[in-house]
Amino acid sequence: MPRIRRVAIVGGTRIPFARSDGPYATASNQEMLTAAVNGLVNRYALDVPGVVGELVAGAVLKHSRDFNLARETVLGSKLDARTPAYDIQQACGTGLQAVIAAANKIALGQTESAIAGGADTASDAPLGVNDRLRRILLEARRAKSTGDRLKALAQIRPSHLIPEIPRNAEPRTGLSMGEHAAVTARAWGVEREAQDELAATSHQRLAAAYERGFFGDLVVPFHDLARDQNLRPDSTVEKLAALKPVFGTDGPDPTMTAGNSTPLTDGAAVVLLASEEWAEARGLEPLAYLTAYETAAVDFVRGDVANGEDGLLMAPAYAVPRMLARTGLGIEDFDLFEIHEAFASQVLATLAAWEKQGLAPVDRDRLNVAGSSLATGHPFAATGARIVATLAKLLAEREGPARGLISICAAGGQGVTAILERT
Ligand SMILES: CC(=O)SCCNC(=O)CCNC(=O)[C@H](O)C(C)(C)COP(=O)(O)OP(=O)(O)OC[C@H]1O[C@@H](n2cnc3c(N)ncnc32)[C@H](O)[C@@H]1OP(=O)(O)O
Repeated sequence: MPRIRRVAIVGGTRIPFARSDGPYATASNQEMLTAAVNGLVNRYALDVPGVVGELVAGAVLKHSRDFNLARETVLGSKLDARTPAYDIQQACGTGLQAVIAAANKIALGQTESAIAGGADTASDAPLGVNDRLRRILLEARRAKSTGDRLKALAQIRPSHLIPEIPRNAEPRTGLSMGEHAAVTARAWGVEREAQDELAATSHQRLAAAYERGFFGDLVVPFHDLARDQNLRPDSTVEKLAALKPVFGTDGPDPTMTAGNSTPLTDGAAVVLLASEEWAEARGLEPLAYLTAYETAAVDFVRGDVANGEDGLLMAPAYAVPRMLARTGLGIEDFDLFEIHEAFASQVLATLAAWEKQGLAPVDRDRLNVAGSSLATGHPFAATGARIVATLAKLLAEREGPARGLISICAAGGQGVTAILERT
């Protein structure tokens, strides 16, 4: 068996995230991912044949033309065209799962370096063709004569022309992510004030991080944007308290608003991972090391959803305790925490679930200290790479050894978590 090697996070880049149907409305996943990859290539001089082992990336909302988005991105980027690439998809966990897949190969000595991440655009979402129309068109394409082709096409009815628009909803329940989160919020008794406070803090901390130049080397401008468009430095609890509820409005006292939920977002983010030897040979000091990861899933269709245990976005409540048990670590062993903010209520329910399982409370001063998805926005597949790059740099800024925990919930009832360390 090969010796397991330490996997270094060398750096990350992303384009500023934009609200959907805004400045990136005409940009494709491929263009955005290419811009993020080129940001890394420029920064670390990666336009040298053989220097990058492979690109692992994904998108949740993907056109059929992007059947291998990662490989097409390589071919359109400054990377050597001989760089292999493949796609990966685990909903909002995609970016982190791409990092994990790349890390596994480096750890096993199967490659020396890799780029991992993702892109998503709700502006350029793929529209599906009605199933009946698709079958008729395929039948017409297979027809051997013009007569047969016309006969096939004659079956088309006006109702077949209605496109299938992707919904931000779970196929098995028909509920949107927000509606699912509202059920969980109610089950855990998560209050509106606490959600608005978390959202305001996210905006204030992201603004402060931009202000002190933290994102200077992490964010590369794209389409005239230099920072996340969703960021509202003036977000206060008072302003957020004035917004009307948008999810869970069919029950009493709904608490979730546009301000304490992530907006639909376009963007891309990538991370450069490598063996220690690779980094050292190039004089690059790793920001941090990826030392553990875990995934979990909940049965949000038949499980204990009403009591909150198996809520759609609650899988990290299982993944994190498992990861801690496996590594022999406790919450108190971490300097920083990064919990993806799909919704403020889901962060608060996750924290409550960890405590219910006997984990120590997370110190809020160590949580999402440079802001998170409520402020940056959340282009589904890009979020994991954004978080890895942010946490790695935050750890690198600290004096001495430091450890950080990442927790990401994903559609489909899944959770992807990881530990980064600086020694
Ligand atoms: C695993 C996962 O990650 S699951 C998560 C996946 N992501 C999602 O499901 C996305 C969920 N989000 C959504 O569907 C939409 O963004 C919604 C429904 C929440 C809101 O959509 P919209 O109504 O279009 O939001 P919009 O941006 O217009 O905001 C509504 C109002 O709130 C205001 N607002 C929003 N955020 C803030 C803020 N931080 N501070 C102050 N006001 C705010 C807006 O200015 C707007 O005010 P106006 O009506 O006076 O213009």
